[in-house]
Amino acid sequence: MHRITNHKEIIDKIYEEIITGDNLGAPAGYIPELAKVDPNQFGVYFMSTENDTYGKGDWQTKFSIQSIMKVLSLSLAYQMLGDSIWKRVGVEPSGSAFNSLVRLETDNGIPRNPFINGGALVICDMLLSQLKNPLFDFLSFVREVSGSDKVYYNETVAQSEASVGYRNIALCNFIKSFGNIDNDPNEVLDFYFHMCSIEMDCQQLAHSFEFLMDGKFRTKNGSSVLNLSQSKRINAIMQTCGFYDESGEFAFKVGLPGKSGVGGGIVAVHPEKYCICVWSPNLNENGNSHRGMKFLERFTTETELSIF
Ligand SMILES: NC(=O)CC[C@H](N)C(=O)O
Repeated sequence: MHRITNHKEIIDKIYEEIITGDNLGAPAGYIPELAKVDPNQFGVYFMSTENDTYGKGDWQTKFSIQSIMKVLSLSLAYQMLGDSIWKRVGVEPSGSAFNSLVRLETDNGIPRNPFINGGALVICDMLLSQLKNPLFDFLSFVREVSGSDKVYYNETVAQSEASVGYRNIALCNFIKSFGNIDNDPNEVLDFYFHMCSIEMDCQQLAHSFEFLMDGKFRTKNGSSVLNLSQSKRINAIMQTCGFYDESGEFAFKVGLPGKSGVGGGIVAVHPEKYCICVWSPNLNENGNSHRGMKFLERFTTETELSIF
């Protein structure tokens, strides 16, 4: 197996190039709390199945993981409910923005995939019906997979998003009108906004994707999170839908399954090899981190390690 031995040099080199270059885009402006984040922060954390780890820049600064949580919520729903979840959410790229409503009407309220907001709201609804104490139980799951107890919701960010959450409110109610939301939409939305508000640093976030990188991963209590076929499927959905309308571009330029969030974080996984988290708050027009995308493109080019 091709092992990266010079990852530190490669990360140092690309990091310097990118931090001294342009910083185009802007932090997510539609969530007031996120618009306040210093856009010059830039962190990277790398970990491999060989236990090589390396952090660079602001890798220990916590940020809002936003949509990256959708991978974790999907994984928990998949663990609890198995393949029945695919009756209520599809696995096709949507070809539209993450918060788009357009296809839902013709698709009868079945969101195209679990990573667009509509699909993530349906997954939240499933979890709300399954978990005894949804907020507490979901956070426990995130702590378990990340191996860190120091993971929290950010109440201010959750309230900030709720105060301007018109689109998500519309999406949730629209899906409910088709019968694909069981619970009270207000409860589903409150859960969703809290999940998006979770804060982690690059290291915690990379570790929380370890179960998708390493088939032998076990939590502290010795259990696996998903079986191999299930992890493979989550990676497949990340590959095709992880970057919304830029998923094709990400596959083309970076060539890894991954997931972005409007907090500026991106996690990418090379199954059985490595996992990398990058964070830089300025977003491009598709809502993906400008510097993060650039960094990963250069990283898979220099290391010659993409899945293709
Ligand atoms: N792409 C994202 O990270 C979007 C998450 C954000 N909380 C929203 O629902 O709009």
